[in-house]
Amino acid sequence: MRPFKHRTTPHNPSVLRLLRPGRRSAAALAAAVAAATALPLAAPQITRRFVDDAIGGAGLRHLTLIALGYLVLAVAGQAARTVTAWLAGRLAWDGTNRLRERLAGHALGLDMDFHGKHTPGELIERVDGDVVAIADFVMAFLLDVVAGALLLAGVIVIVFAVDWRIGAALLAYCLVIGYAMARAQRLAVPSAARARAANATLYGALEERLAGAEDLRANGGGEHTVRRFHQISADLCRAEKRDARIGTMLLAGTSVAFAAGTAIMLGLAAWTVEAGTLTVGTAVLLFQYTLMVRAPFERLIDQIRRYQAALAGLARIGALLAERPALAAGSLPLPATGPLALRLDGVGFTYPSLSGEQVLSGVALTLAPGETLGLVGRTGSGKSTVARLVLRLYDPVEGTVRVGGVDLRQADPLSIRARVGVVTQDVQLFAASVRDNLTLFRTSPGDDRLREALTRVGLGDWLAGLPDGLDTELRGVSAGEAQLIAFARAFLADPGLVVLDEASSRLDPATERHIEESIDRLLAGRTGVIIAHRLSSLARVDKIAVLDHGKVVEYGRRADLAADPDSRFGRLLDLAGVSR
Ligand SMILES: Nc1ncnc2c1ncn2[C@@H]1O[C@H](COP(=O)(O)OP(=O)(O)OP(=O)(O)O)[C@@H](O)[C@H]1O
Repeated sequence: MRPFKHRTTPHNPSVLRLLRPGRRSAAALAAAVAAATALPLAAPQITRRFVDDAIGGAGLRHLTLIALGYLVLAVAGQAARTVTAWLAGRLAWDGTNRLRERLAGHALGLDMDFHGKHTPGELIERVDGDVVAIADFVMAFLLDVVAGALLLAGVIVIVFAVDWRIGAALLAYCLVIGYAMARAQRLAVPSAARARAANATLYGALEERLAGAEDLRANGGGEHTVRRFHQISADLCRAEKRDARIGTMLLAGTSVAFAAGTAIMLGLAAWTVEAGTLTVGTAVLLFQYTLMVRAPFERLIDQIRRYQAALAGLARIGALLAERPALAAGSLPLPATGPLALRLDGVGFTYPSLSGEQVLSGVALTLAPGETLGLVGRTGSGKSTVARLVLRLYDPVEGTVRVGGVDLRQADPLSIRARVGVVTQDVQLFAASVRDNLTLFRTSPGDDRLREALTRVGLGDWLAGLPDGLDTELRGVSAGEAQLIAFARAFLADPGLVVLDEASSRLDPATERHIEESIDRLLAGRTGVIIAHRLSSLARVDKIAVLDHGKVVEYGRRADLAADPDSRFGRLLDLAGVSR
């Protein structure tokens, strides 16, 4: 699987636009941040007053009042911080939810070429992991970076006002620390990016292995899979350890730097008290302000790593949003009602990942509205590929595919989805109600229509036996029932052309009969393409195309080919013991 290319700059404007808050929320947050900054700044003024008044011999009542004032200020400061955290959290999640929805919608709109290159797990990590990293950062940015920077500026201004020399020393000290931190950030940036990339790989691998757990187990691939998984986990562990080591080193470095800074400030304050220029209370005040500088700096250091993760996430999300479907959308609608004609002219195709190796070449097929075609051929001959082109999951590299007379390249994609239906053998069912599984989460056309569709595919009794009818959560469905549910979906969609990838596995005779009947009903009055795995089911089709290595090697009316003793189709029927 290929990692996402960083095609866009991290500050992709469309990503940031999605995160932008409303005006009122932004104003409320600004007020909360201002209060959360100003209130702690006032606290050392109260301690200075307390110390100076105590040394000056003030009464107990006076000192108690000052202490109470301090308490009120501390509580108000904490309340302001809590409100800021709440507002920042809400704002961050509103924005990131918008981003998540947009990403999920965008990813679903991308075509098969893209989904072939990226595992679902990788996309989950993008739509969830990266978005959470951004939410974390936005919240932390507002709380720690903005509030921290304001607090720092406030401390420096106040210390300047108390004594410009100490203010200048504090400013110089902050600049040195700031510069050192900016340098340290460069160290932390790539390690955090590597850790996130390793995480995405792990998610991708996990999702893929879990999805294929049954096959892996049945084929004894479990041990090998676990070994591979162990390697991927080890890569992640190494990347995370390195990232954590750098984080710890940075934190240790700042601790030492701050201890030195506090010592310098204490020395300066002691010297000014000695010299008689400042009171003891003011020295305490300076000491407290110096201590206050430490917290925002430490939080800033911590944020560098989150900032890094968010920046990497933003870059990857930007790259995902910049992915465009390779298939350009046309605007011509397919005929809105009735069966649709199908015509393939000189169709050649290669999968983008196959670097030019032809999978189909010179395929020409014609179906009048209402006719059905059986596609036969050995495994790998290109039957499913023809189906994918008819569904416009890919465009041919040569020739044209026309449905209802419209070249699919010029057709409106919504109209293709509405008018061309598919029933595959790999039926996707969701852990949701029967209703949602039939409508695929769209607005229901009404319970009566859903019941009718289920009855038409022979699932009427099955539905009657469900405890909550259409509201029952779908669980433990057999392969045959899953196939029939897929047919019911196709009935509801009412397409003019149906592509049917017949189930290759054997089903019990009763289910098979239901399926045969459903196919007959579904194809009545519709054009159909059947990828047949059992020749017996080709009795119903009008035409047959035999594919071999991507070429149509035999094509004609079923009756003519069956009657021809030398036809490949005739020989296939004989081999399978099916009467001609
Ligand atoms: N997504 C893909 N990417 C690259 N190559 C593919 C892809 N899907 C199929 N192929 C290749 O294209 C060729 C035709 O495959 P296709 O699935 O169309 O055959 P098929 O006749 O439907 O086979 P089966 O009966 O086994 O389903 C094969 O060589 C296959 O390996």
